[in-house]
Amino acid sequence: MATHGYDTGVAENNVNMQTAIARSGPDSVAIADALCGSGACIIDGLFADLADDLAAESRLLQQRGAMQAARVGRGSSQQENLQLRGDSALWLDDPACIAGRQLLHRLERLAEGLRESLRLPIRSVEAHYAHYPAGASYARHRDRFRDSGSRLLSWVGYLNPDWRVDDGGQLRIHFEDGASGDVLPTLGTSVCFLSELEHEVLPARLDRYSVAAWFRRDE
Ligand SMILES: O=C(O)CCC(=O)C(=O)O
Ligand SMILES: [Fe+2]
Repeated sequence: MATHGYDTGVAENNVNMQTAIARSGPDSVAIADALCGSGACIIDGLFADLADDLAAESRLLQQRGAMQAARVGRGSSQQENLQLRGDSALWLDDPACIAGRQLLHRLERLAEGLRESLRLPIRSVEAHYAHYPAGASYARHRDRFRDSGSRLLSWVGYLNPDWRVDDGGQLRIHFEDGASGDVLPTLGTSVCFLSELEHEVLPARLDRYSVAAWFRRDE
């Protein structure tokens, strides 16, 4: 049916439509409810009290050279591939990560709540700091590897004060219905989504810092 040049507010075809991602408070029941809709939600207030310390620690560790170029794939198929992903990372169980390990404990408590409220067999959490230099990106991908379903949920917390839309660096999540949603990597924002959803990191004008975590089941 023709729309005669006015905007009905309803897209006839969802392909490439941008959609707002659901928001949730930090408790696991609210997060589970929000995830049951589209499979992704922005979580308010989960790590506001730790955000400044995490932002400072990630920059310090990056300046000290503690982060390693991230890899694509697993085992023998792992390789550095700057075109696919340009970030460097440090796992939070490293003794150098003081604020990082506090966040890891908080995410482990959240995992217990989500195991109950989502009835998912979450067994463990792994998390790393990530640094994307200006211009770096991460091409469209899924966090659940083809040969293993061990990553159930992905979570990313952002560590960039005063970030603006024209600085770029959005996380773009692609939903099953063809719509997509963007998240700006602003300090204190965090997002959780099903690891099977495709997503990408758009290039940024500035250095971009984050913590990425995965809620896993046993392999
Ligand atoms: O930093 C982000 O927004 C997402 C990072 C990501 O997709 C990943 O590390 O797998
Ligand atoms: Fe990812």
